[in-house]
Amino acid sequence: MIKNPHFDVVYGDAGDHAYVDFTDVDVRIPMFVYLSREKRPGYDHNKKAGAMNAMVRASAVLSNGPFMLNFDCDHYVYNCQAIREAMCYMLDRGGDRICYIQFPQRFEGIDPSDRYANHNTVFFDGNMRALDGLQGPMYVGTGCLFRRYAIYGFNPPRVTEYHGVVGQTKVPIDAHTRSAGGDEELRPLTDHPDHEAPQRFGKSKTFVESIAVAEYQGRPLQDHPSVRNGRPPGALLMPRPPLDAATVAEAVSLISCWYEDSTEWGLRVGWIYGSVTEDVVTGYRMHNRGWRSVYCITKRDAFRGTAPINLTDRLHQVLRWATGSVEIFFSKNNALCASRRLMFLQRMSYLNVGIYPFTSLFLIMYCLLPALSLFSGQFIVATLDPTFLCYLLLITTTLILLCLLEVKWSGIGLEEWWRNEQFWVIGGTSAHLAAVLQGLLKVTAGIEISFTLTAKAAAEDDDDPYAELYLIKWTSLFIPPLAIIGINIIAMVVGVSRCVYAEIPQYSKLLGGGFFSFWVLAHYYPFAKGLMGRRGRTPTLVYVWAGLISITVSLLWITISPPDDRISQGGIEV
Ligand SMILES: O=c1ccn([C@@H]2O[C@H](COP(=O)(O)OP(=O)(O)O[C@H]3O[C@H](CO)[C@@H](O)[C@H](O)[C@H]3O)[C@@H](O)[C@H]2O)c(=O)[nH]1
Ligand SMILES: [Mn+2]
Repeated sequence: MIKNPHFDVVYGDAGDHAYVDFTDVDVRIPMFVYLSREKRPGYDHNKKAGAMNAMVRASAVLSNGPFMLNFDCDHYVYNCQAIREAMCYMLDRGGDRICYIQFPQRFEGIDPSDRYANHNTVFFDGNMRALDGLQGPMYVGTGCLFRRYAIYGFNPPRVTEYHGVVGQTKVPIDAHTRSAGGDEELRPLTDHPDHEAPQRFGKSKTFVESIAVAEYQGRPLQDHPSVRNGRPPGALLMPRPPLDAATVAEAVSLISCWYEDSTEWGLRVGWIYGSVTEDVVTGYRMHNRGWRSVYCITKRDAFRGTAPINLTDRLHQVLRWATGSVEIFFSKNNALCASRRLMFLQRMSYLNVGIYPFTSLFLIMYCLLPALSLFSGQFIVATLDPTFLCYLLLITTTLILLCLLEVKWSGIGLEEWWRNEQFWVIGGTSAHLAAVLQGLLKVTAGIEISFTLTAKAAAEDDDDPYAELYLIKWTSLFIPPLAIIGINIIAMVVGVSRCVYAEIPQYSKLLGGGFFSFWVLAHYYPFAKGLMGRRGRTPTLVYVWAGLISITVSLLWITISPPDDRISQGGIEV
């Protein structure tokens, strides 16, 4: 429907049904345009980022809305008032420096116990909320309202720079008061020499002309002296001229596959190419220029989407995110190279985004350490002396305090928190590890990683809406967690038998090692449950793997410390 809605409000008819009365309802239908960018062999379509950029350009000539809402194909609007709430931030005082308003991702169709932490509550109600106080949350790909002008790679009208080791000195910089000869990027848009446009935005004149309009219309309302870089009210109420054939033809040329050739689309303009987590990178670039963002949690969920609820798809999703993070770590988007416009803690947080998959290496060691101590009969430390116990107490208290903070402050339940912890360990020892390996492959050998779409829920089963949950598709991502579970179980058996058959049973050592081993296993409970499938339908594959791993480990253990050795020495020494 490439037709602008009528300018005047059009009210509906009473109709002949008692309940459906449209007399008070504005029945105008907004302009609706379906777009599909051109894909052609020989041209990299750049996945989602490419699709978004085509859409941004075409919409600039079709409607040129100063604000844009972006969704994934698996999300939809759940609260029609949400956009209005976001607009309040954009149009109010301080709105001139806001690049986007991010809403939390909420999901539907997830099993009630949320076995694989699909709701991601610690992230969406804890971390993102905290980031809101550090100049803004990250962009997470969907449910986000953008200022069109910020997408184009321009700088905000004013920024704050943080100088000093921990960014303790604030330096405000106002683009309008600076001389044109200053920072090239900071010059106001009107100063931008036009000849630059083809290299930057491509050859479309109509598109380049639309930029200044979008910038002006997107400014906050100048209804109070404290509003900076505002505009008088009414700029958005101007009737739009109807679209003619020439404009539509222009839009079509803007979504052709060659349009971006030798332009800066995907490099500095629009959604950034070359990462499987283009969302984080795109948001980071904006923050790096000094834009701020806002996290908007509405009472009624703003938008909702679906998520993969079976173990395999979930792990693959986490794998893709972690791979994106590793890519960020090895790219110029690493927060170590961030500009001074990032706050110190914000930089730390972006640094964490790039680093977290690497924690898998340590996590795996931690998961194997208790088993090692049970196998060897040596506890993690030589003796349970007060120093060790003090350390243990300190770490445990920190952990509990962190948990309390997250639970109390973000309002999530203890159970949800525990699910998140469990999935962190499961994902950490499988997907994160694979991501680190994949990322290293890409950096060192240049082997590319493909963007596999997150599997969407299959047709619903009438008997069981969560039938998806029990689906098991074998993936090599299962190997490390299976190995850790197997090794820990065997270690427990070995530890107990060693203690029982020993002349002088050392229960404290057993208790120490056993406790930590159990702690590790508790984290893997959802994983194990997932592998069991529906009750009574355990796939044979699981038994085969479990058997294989236990035999290997037993053999390994026998070679390292023969059993007769153990009996004669009373299980104290190896
Ligand atoms: O060639 C492509 C591939 C993807 N998409 C879109 O990108 C989204 C990708 O997300 P999905 O497969 O649903 O993966 P999720 O893991 O659910 O997505 C999260 O993580 C992605 C980054 O890995 C972000 O792009 C998403 O916005 C964010 O919701 C899809 O919904 C599509 O709308 C395209 O338009 N074209
Ligand atoms: Mn999705």
